Amino acid sequence: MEFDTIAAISTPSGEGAIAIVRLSGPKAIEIADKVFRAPSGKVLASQATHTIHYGHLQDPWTEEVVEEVMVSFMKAPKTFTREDVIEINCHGGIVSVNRVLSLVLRAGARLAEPGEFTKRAFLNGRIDLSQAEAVMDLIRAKTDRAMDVALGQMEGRLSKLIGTLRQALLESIAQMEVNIDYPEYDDVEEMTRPVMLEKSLWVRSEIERLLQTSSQGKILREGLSTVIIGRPNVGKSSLLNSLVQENKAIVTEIAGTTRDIIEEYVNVRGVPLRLVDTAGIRETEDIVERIGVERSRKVLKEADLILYVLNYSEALTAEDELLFEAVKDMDYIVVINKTDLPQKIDLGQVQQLAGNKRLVTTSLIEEEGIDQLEESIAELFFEGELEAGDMTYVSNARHISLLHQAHQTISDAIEAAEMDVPVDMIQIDVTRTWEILGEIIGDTADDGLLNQLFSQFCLGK
Ligand SMILES: Nc1nc2c(c(=O)[nH]1)N(C=O)[C@@H](CNc1ccc(C(=O)N[C@@H](CCC(=O)O)C(=O)O)cc1)CN2
Ligand SMILES: Nc1nc2c(ncn2[C@@H]2O[C@H](COP(=O)(O)OP(=O)(O)OP(=O)(O)O)[C@@H](O)[C@H]2O)c(=O)[nH]1
Ligand SMILES: [Mg+2]
Repeated sequence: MEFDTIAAISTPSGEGAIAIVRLSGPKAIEIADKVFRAPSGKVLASQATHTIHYGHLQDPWTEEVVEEVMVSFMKAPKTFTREDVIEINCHGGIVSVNRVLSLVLRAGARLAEPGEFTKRAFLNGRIDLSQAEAVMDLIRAKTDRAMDVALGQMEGRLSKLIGTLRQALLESIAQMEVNIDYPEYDDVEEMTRPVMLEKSLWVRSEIERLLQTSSQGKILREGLSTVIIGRPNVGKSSLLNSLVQENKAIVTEIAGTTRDIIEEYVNVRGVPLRLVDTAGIRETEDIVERIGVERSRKVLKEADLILYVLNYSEALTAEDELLFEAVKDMDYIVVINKTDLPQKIDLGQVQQLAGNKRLVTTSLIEEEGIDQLEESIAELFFEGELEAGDMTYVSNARHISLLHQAHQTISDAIEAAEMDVPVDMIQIDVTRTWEILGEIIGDTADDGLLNQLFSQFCLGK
């Protein structure tokens, strides 16, 4: 496909050592040669591809020297976009990089839209849609694991699996086609159903396996919503501060210190947590605190993990028991804090209320027990599959929704086959499944979807 030539700043805005202005398109080299002067006097068009050149940028109209640069020169098709690509490495000042961009725009390039370079890599067939989406996940990854998942997807792991599933569906569609075209052969009909059923059952089980990884995938990308709860003054804010290793939340001896929720991202042994400190949940007259308590109840409902803090040096109260009741169906870890003080809590009673949940004792003041808590969090979420490096993770809301749809249509096909519905009816569901899976990799994606997806990208990517 032939497009116009686009340009954008591909490095973050702000001061840095070096910044890059990238150009892609049929006129990239011509535009670069309009403004670039090498000491040798050679034009880029005469150079070997994939080489880098020192020189200056000169405004061709005023002949003023604009910048001192290194220019990378990459001829299509072995480039990021599969088009001719020029990368101008300039000094990383805000003025400098904007001057370079404005110069190439005046020389004939168009300002790229967000994600347009990656969109071209997709439209020119270098990557498929799920790989393009992985490029964005990679940039946004907040942990090593999230980055590994994105990298795997970028290398086409998910695409390959989807491709295999679609191939199986295609084979059974072909078989049904023969059946529809030659209805007079009964033996074809006899063969069609078992073949179709076997393949469909396999496709469905693979879709189920992918969907199972999706909740883990979401956690990897967004962080596990982890809510710290407990009565006032037990040490909730102190716990947040210990886990983020910074004094983010205010800690005082006054009960009711935290009035509203406080959010922090932390990485606990590879588990990304979106840690939420709450106002202690309790009945209160104070209007500000009451709003805080209401919000606490709300975040509690949406939590993936709860850290329930108790005071080692106080007996359990009716409020504590109510909290145990409120979280009984959720994943939680009991943190018994202030072990440096004399014991007043009945540990047997806690054990009974907590059932099979994990218990950890800490003294946040003495910095004790935090290791064990981190260990428990990691164990809870990396038990089993998450450790396996070669799993195909699905972490994208769009993919998850399409997989659910595909699961539905293939189940319809299986049910129909088992009920002796005519083959041409079954074929409709199988074909629909094939199409839905195609949307994941962008094989059957429309313009509106593409524009919406790529517009979420960073400018210059
Ligand atoms: N300077 C710079 N650094 C960068 C990028 C870039 O565009 N520019 N990238 C931007 O994200 C990433 C690297 N990703 C890239 C992915 C593919 C190709 C590419 O040219 N692929 C061709 C040829 C491969 C080959 O030489 O064998 C291809 O797949 O056909 C280039 C960069 C990270 N670092
Ligand atoms: N002795 C002792 N004191 C602690 C420990 N952890 C926290 N504290 C103290 O307990 C008090 C309350 O701590 P916070 O972290 O503010 O408690 P909180 O649960 O956030 O309290 P609210 O926001 O008021 O609900 C502070 O004075 C802390 O220094 C501990 O392990 N041992
Ligand atoms: Mg607090």
